[in-house]
Amino acid sequence: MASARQSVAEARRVVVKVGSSSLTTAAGGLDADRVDALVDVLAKSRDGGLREIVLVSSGAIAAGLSPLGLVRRPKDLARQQAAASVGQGLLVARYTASFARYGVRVGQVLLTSDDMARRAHHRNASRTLDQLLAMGALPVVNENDTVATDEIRFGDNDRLAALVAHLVHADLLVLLSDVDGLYDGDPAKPGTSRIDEVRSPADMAHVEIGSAGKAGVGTGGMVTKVEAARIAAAAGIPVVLTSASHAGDALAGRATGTYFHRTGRRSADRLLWLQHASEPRGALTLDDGAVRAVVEGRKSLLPAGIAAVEGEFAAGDPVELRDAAGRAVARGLVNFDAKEIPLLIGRSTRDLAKELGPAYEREVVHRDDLVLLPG
Ligand SMILES: Nc1ncnc2c1ncn2[C@@H]1O[C@H](COP(=O)(O)OP(=O)(O)O)[C@@H](O)[C@H]1O
Ligand SMILES: N[C@@H](CCC(=O)OP(=O)(O)O)C(=O)O
Repeated sequence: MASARQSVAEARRVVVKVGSSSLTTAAGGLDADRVDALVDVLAKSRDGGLREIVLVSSGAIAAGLSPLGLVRRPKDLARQQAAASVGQGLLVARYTASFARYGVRVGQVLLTSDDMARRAHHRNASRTLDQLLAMGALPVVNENDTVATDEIRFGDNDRLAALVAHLVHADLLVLLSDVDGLYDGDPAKPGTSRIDEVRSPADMAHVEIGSAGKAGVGTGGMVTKVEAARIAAAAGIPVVLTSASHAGDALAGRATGTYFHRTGRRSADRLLWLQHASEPRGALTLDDGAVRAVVEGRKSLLPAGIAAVEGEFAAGDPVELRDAAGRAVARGLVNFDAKEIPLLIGRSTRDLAKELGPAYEREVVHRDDLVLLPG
């Protein structure tokens, strides 16, 4: 344990995620004192810039509720987005003022799940974050709630934080909530205890996860935090899960909260999103030869190998690739709209190019945009 926590203390680039429940008052609205308390800890932890911090902060919707006369978090997307629009401005204004006490500039970065997948967006997001850090600024990231649709929404910031940690090559992910770690059962119930360390998913086999917190402003509850920890750990990034009030201890490497050991190594950048955080928008069924080419040969999927298509998707969306038995074998970003695929099914790219033009001489899913699913 000592060496794991030692590596926490020494982590140079850290992504810290804070949930709505840690930033709001019981009556609703932003709690300036709690924001300041968090900022105090983060500013000190930067150690004069020796440590780089990216903050993934929820709270936009919660912060927008009372200014819009809403007494609780709305269920419909449109009012959530309106609240996020009002609240995000207030949230970033609050962080800007609070970090200014330490002479630290903040930069707002709003991301959608699409930005994690599309090559150019991914590259730009990564470059902007790197540049902000290089210039000594502290990026404050949130989901771009106002443009995200129900289908492509992360909805919770836990998984977004795991993907951002991967994007910026973080040494550590710290997830802050209103509970001081992962418990073996819903901490609201008596007799449950905190788990100090998780070395592999097997260590969580006995864990019971209850509903989201009492504050009622968070979204994901523990389920999404555990999922985020699993994604980051599998991508080679250790995770500490604790409460905002223990953030200082956690960042200093003291034994608090739950420590998730890394379980895997860093993998190809964008594809982490495809595997863990995307909802496929449709499915392509492959013939046996295409399954072999994609799975064993690591080849691109060509039109000739497609047997069937379902779902409504646009070029660039994530789709599932299935074998003839309906088993999902891979996920990929598709290069055609769903309505174009029936024209292509079973045809060679050469024929298609001759008949429909050179734009059709391309893979349906390029191998660089493909991730295989565990069999
Ligand atoms: N096994 C568990 N261990 C820890 N917390 C749990 C567990 N099961 C349910 N929870 C609840 O999850 C809540 C945290 O989720 P949430 O309210 O979404 O937080 P945030 O806004 O910080 O993202 C805790 O307040 C806790 O009540
Ligand atoms: N983007 C949303 C985050 C949603 C949310 O509440 O997340 P969380 O509190 O982390 O469970 C917001 O800023 O309100």
